[in-house]
Amino acid sequence: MEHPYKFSTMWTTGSVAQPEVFFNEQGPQLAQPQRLAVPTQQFRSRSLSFSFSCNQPIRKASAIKVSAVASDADEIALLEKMLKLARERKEKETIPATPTSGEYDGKGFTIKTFNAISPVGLDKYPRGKYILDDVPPTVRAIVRCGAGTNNIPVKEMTERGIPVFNTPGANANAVKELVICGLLLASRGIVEGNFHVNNVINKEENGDYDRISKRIETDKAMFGGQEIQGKTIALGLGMKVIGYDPVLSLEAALQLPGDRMKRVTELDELFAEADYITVHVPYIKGVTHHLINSEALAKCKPNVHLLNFARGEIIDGAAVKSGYDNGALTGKYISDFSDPDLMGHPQHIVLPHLGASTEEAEENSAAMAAATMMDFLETGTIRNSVNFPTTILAPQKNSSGARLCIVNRNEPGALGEITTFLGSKGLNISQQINTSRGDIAYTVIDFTNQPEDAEALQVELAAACNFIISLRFLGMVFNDELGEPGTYFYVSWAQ
Ligand SMILES: NC(=O)C1=CN([C@@H]2O[C@H](COP(=O)(O)OP(=O)(O)OC[C@H]3O[C@@H](n4cnc5c(N)ncnc54)[C@H](O)[C@@H]3O)[C@@H](O)[C@H]2O)C=CC1
Ligand SMILES: O=C(O)C(=O)COP(=O)(O)O
Repeated sequence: MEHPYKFSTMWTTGSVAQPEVFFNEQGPQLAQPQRLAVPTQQFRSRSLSFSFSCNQPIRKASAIKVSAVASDADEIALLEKMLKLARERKEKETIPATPTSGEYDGKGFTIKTFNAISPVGLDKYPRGKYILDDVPPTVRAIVRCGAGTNNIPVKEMTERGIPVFNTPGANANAVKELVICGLLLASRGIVEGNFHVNNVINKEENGDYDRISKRIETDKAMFGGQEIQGKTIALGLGMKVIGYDPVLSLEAALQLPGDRMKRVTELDELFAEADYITVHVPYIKGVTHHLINSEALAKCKPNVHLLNFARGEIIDGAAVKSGYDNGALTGKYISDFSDPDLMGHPQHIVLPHLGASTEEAEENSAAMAAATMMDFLETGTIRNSVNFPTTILAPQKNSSGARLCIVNRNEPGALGEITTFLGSKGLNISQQINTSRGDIAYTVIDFTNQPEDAEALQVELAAACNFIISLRFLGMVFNDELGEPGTYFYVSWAQ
């Protein structure tokens, strides 16, 4: 059954009047095609924000309706599920033939894609009728309803000064449950036994109940397994838990039952000792890509079971397959990501991408995403961002409510130049916070007095400080007068 909260993953932009767009495996079908002007960049542009789900395939035969969410936005942009899957598709012959291409002078749509979607998909859009474009310049913030942000071009967004948020921990409990299930799927012949009963015994015994029950009993010997060592799942099961996380945050570290688990600083130590290895790291090209490869596998116990509910590319499937085929590895590989090299392999149990597919996880993620985005839009607060520094400036009593949020390149002396300029305009700073992360610095400044012309102030400030990427003036933020969020949103690169 299709989960009610799932979205899909391509996105489309257009004016408010744009009709609904439906996507399914065959691509978009337009309800009432009409031409869409790509909005020209405006000084005053409303903030657009998106929330979206993962990089998984649209379930077969599921047509997903995408419609406008904001009634008065300049442009509508929705991101759907599943971008990179198309790239992974090797069976081109199963893909329906490319529809007509060529000139189209009727009304059209602009299709925005986030990551490198395969040309197999992009070629489906008749040129002229569709304009293929990247993230629109009106986007001001992105939130991922989930943990992994590998389907968002984070680096590019950082360069544009756009914060990308996620919802860490909101779906972790759901993943944990599936991992526990994975431990048992690895150690006991559950899936194989069920397959055998349904597809072998029931057929061979021709529906004869007595014979079927006897066969179930005798054939069970084929599916014996081992108990998970220890008496109490993972720590709860009494397993000895070994953790490796070279960049563990203090906050996360404090939540760990440190006395009950062993933390190692070298992966090799974990490889040598573990009977089950479960990966829960973000997928980062060049960092966690093939974290478990042939060298790592050579250091593991031959009967090690691998659990991957993080991202498929973290484990090198070809290396695992070779270990299975040459007998060096006798364990199983359980995952909610399919692997091109292991498809159909008897030691690979692959589930749909179900790790976070519980009602609780999806509701938690959606609620956290909405709160995070509202906080950012209304107060400039940054929390749960994967590219911006955490920045929270609490309101002051008797504040004038005038707040300026500045994103700039992290250069020496930048803050001094900003405050000097503001002083020269007669603005008195009541409080401020300045944070940085990598190449990005973020400053939130509250004034005791309201600037006369917030718009002009931004233009002049940006002109005076060329390291500024974007500026946003928030009105009476703490007095229930939000003004128009995003009204004064100045983006230097779009001028
Ligand atoms: N199967 C599913 O439905 C789900 C999959 N995921 C995937 O699992 C990943 C982890 O999710 P969470 O545990 O919730 O995220 P998290 O952010 O709570 O934890 C990730 C941990 O990985 C650590 N880390 C970062 N780089 C590392 C490296 N190079 N080596 C070792 N550790 C490293 C971090 O310090 C952090 O503690 C996500 O990025 C996502 O790709 C997450 C949720 C659901
Ligand atoms: O949170 C994540 O990273 C996930 O993989 C969950 O994916 P989903 O939101 O179920 O598409």
